[in-house]
Amino acid sequence: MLSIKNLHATVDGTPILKGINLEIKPGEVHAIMGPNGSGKSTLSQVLAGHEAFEVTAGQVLMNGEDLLSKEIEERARDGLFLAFQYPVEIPGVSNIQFLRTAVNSVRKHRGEPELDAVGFMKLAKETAKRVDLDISFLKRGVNEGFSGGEKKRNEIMQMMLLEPRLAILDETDSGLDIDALKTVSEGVNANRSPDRSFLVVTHYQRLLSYIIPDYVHVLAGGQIIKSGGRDLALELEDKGYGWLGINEAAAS
Ligand SMILES: Nc1ncnc2c1ncn2[C@@H]1O[C@H](COP(=O)(O)OP(=O)(O)OP(=O)(O)O)[C@@H](O)[C@H]1O
Repeated sequence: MLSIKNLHATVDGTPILKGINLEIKPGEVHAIMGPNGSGKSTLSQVLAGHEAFEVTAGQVLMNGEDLLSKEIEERARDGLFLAFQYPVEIPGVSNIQFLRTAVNSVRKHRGEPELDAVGFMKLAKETAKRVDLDISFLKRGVNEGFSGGEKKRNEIMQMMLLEPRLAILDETDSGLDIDALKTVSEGVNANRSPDRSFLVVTHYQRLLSYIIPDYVHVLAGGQIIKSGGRDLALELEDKGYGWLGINEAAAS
């Protein structure tokens, strides 16, 4: 599904990613943990194609194709989805309009029939219900005035509608209350399938007790310095990052 080899990336000339290697097979859920500023969001953004980051070395294949040579839109159409750490507001564009355009663009690319306004509204209402989001949010501007938790639920609703091949969730648990955390996790779990993979960036083991990962990786200083099973997340919760030779101050 995703193969990252020796990925290096800079922002404004400063190296952030310093040789990332990661293989994600279809159906797998990988969690990335690590201290603040270690490069987790940068990795998510580089995969999604954010132009602020320059890839200086390495290769990323998604479904066997060179991901890095593709435009952002192409990556999304090919099934890459990024749920942002800080979802952006798009005032003036209604959520439903935005979602329908995005979903139909993906459907068209896959050779599937586009959904008309009525059909899409029905689907969107059902999906909103699954993430406990009132249907009034469909009519509002994208994320406009949404609370932190509502934005995250909205991101998961988008993901469910877009049916990606690879979903990257960048700190989707931050700002969620306990009920929202469960709802969002259930949404993710309901979307797990043998041909869909997830890369879940989180600071907290708590999320990973709901979304059980196949692998957990520690990203520090722009490199994956340790990988393990879900027990690694428990160990990190217990011991912090110091035992891995990472400066505790940087991990706070
Ligand atoms: N646009 C940017 N301009 C300058 N520096 C940046 C930019 N984006 C990221 N960085 C720097 O890159 C480093 C890695 O940031 P990144 O957001 O990837 O870390 P993170 O591991 O996701 O951190 P956190 O856990 O705090 O969210 C940080 O030192 C950050 O300041």
